[in-house]
Amino acid sequence: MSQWAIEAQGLGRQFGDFWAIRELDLQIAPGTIYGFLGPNGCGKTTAIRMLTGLLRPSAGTLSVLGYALPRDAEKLKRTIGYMTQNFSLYRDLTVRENLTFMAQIYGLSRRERRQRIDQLLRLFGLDQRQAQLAGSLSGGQRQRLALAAAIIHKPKLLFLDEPTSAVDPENRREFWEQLFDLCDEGTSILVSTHYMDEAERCHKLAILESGSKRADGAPEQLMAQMGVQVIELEGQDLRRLKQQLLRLVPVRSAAQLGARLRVLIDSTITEPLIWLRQQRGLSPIAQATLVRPSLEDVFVICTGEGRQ
Ligand SMILES: Nc1ncnc2c1ncn2[C@@H]1O[C@H](COP(=O)(O)OP(=O)(O)OP(=O)(O)O)[C@@H](O)[C@H]1O
Repeated sequence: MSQWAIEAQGLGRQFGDFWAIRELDLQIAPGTIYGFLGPNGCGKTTAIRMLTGLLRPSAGTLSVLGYALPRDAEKLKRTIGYMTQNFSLYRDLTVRENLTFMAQIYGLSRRERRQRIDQLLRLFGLDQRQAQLAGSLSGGQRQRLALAAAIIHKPKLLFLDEPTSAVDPENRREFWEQLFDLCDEGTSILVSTHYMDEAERCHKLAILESGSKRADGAPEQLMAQMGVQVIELEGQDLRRLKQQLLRLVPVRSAAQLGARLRVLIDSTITEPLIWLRQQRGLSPIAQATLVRPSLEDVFVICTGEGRQ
């Protein structure tokens, strides 16, 4: 059996003439949280649907938990959990009824069902709400219910497609605490997101754009290897300064953040602060500071979005 929870080579999916995912290679270690980071439409859901065995790949080879896909898709389905992008539970059933229904689908006995549901209701703070209709829950409660439903059968591998797009930062933080608990208990997790802070929490991630993987690795590793240095500038006329900087070849990106300009300068410039002072004809710069790179910087560099 493969040492990887997920291993893909040259994975692709075509819809008509359009490749939604192309040439995707993945090696995801068991017991880790792996992220797909990318903008809307980059192919995250398509990739996840292939990895869950729900969508047949048009190209490549794929093994998930040792099952060859698409051949063993039916066997795989019992060992994974999948929380889809949209709330997919029954709004007109209560919290407990939804969980009971899911437990029945996975064939839990009556006794197992009761124990597991009681345990999950407590774990996700829903025990006081078990008789409430799912449709009347808040966004955060709904998301916790969806996660409880996705893990009712204790899957070894959990897929979460943009799980926190409808919840506030506090609920998002709590949700991630629960993911780390699950991971600690041995569950492998693949999560898609377009939030940088969420991607930074993953052990490893792949940056996707237009159906292709642009980079992958641990967040710190991606930040260390991106080949640029980051400077923040303060000055009077930041809009003009930005345009002037973007005309300089080593400047890979310049973006305004409030009263600062965040500038990514190619690492071939070893002393970016000195280099900046040497440039003629720039609007006055009041202050320039070298700062730590962020995952957003990596994203900008990988996707070439900075020079617009
Ligand atoms: N069944 C389909 N038929 C035709 N095109 C499709 C189909 N499913 C997905 N696509 C296209 O493939 C591309 C990737 O879509 P996908 O849903 O995988 O992206 P995503 O990264 O999950 O985006 P979002 O975050 O908006 O859900 C999009 O251009 C989409 O229109």
